[in-house]
Amino acid sequence: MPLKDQPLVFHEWSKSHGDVIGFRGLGNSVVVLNSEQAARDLFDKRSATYSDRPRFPMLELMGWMDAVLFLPYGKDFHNSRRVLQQQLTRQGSAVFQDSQLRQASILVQRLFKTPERFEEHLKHYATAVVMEIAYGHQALSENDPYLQLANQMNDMVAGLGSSFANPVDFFPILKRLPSWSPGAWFIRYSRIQRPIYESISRYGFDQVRQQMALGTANPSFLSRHLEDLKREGRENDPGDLKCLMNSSWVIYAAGGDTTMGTLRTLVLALLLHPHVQKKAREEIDNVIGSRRLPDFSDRDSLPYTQCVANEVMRWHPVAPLGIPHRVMEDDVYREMFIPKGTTLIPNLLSMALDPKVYRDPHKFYPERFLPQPAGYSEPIPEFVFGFGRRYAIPRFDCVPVGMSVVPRICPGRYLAEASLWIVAATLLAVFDICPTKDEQGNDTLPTAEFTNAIVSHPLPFTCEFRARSELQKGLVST
Ligand code: HEM
Repeated sequence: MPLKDQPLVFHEWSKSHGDVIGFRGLGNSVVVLNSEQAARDLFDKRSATYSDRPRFPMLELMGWMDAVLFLPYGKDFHNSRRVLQQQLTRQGSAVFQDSQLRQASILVQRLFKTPERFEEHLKHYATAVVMEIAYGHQALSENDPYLQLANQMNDMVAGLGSSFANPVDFFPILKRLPSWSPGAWFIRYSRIQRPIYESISRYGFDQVRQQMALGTANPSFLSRHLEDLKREGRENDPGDLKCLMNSSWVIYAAGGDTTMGTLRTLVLALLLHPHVQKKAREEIDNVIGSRRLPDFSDRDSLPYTQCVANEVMRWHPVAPLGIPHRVMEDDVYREMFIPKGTTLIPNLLSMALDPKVYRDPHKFYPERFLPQPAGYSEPIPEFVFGFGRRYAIPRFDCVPVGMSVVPRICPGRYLAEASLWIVAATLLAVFDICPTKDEQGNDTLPTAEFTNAIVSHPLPFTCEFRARSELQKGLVST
């Protein structure tokens, strides 16, 4: 297994070895799926056997295994998923658009004041939106305790390094090494980080419960569920409370950094492709004019802007290797034997770069999604949100295991798409995103390079946000 640049290395290997690549060694079997077809054949069509998660020894050391992201298929997973899906359906997610719109306007205000700090402002947007959704907390100041915790969380994820490829992930026995052993950095790291993680995951939950007791809680994902529990007389059920604590925390843990990475990729893509900015801006000016900012009611009238958002997600999927699945039974696919317990990694980057699906796939070309003759009618890259058939989920305790199939596909996808769209439309309406200049006055353009982590961001870069006109400045004045 490569330890660096895994998505690209697997993609290269798939050119000579085919889209399904298997590895076996030391009792572990791993299969990398490099095409959407293979991933859909297994994760969607056979989701009853392919929806488990493998063990993540490094994350076990960190104490993260109660989060639905990593829970194995079973009762706790079913209950967490049900709780999440109740409020995050396409329709349910629309409730949160007010928060997304308000935060987009705050983002613009911040960019007017300190444009050079655009990365912090994007992070503020991404974190503030998921905090408000999960806990009803409106993060306004930079010293907000929720934002501080989010920063710690992001640093913790970045510190884990390469996607699921720490030495202990391959050799779980290494968990038993004494912390002072040479090379046992992961033990030392997890010892430091675990208590931080535990306090982060509790913080919002405790705050909302206290606020509810005082009658001061804002409506949120968590408060609505806690009210439901109260109505059902289960407000002190430890299992339900634990499930809610983990599910509300996971909105912020899974939604903050992914949204932030996607927004940074948006800015990078716009900076490197001024003609795309121009074309999208013309569309926005024609449909909306310059007397107001875009809102969600404009979404269907701005098809090119939607294509820009779709192309950002395809050009560099923010979670290039998704999250691995595990097969629960022996299986055979295309005459290949896949033993029970095999870990399957969906290589989303390889799917995005598949030349059979996307013409000239390295090119940032939003038109590709438009119908012909304006574009190529290429498919929207829904795979960036992972896989698993979509089912209504009944309460787990009413349904025997094996009779309900619960999806693993990202439950936050409608929220994420809405955040990306509103930020793209708002930035395009208000700013020209331009290169910074070097001392000789020449444009300095970054290269499109990304971090090698579970959630992959562009490497730090600089750019200028130039207000298009004073008129637009007035639209968001504080
Ligand atoms: C652009 C933003 C996002 C991307 C690209 C993304 C992508 C993904 C992917 C690839 C998976 C793995 C699915 C699988 O196992 O096949 C996933 C899972 C998940 N995502 Fe997202 N996500 C994004 C934003 C969000 C947001 C805003 C939330 C907030 C609710 C969220 C919550 C989750 C959760 C809870 C899971 C675990 C699902 C499970 O294991 O059953 N994500 N996401």
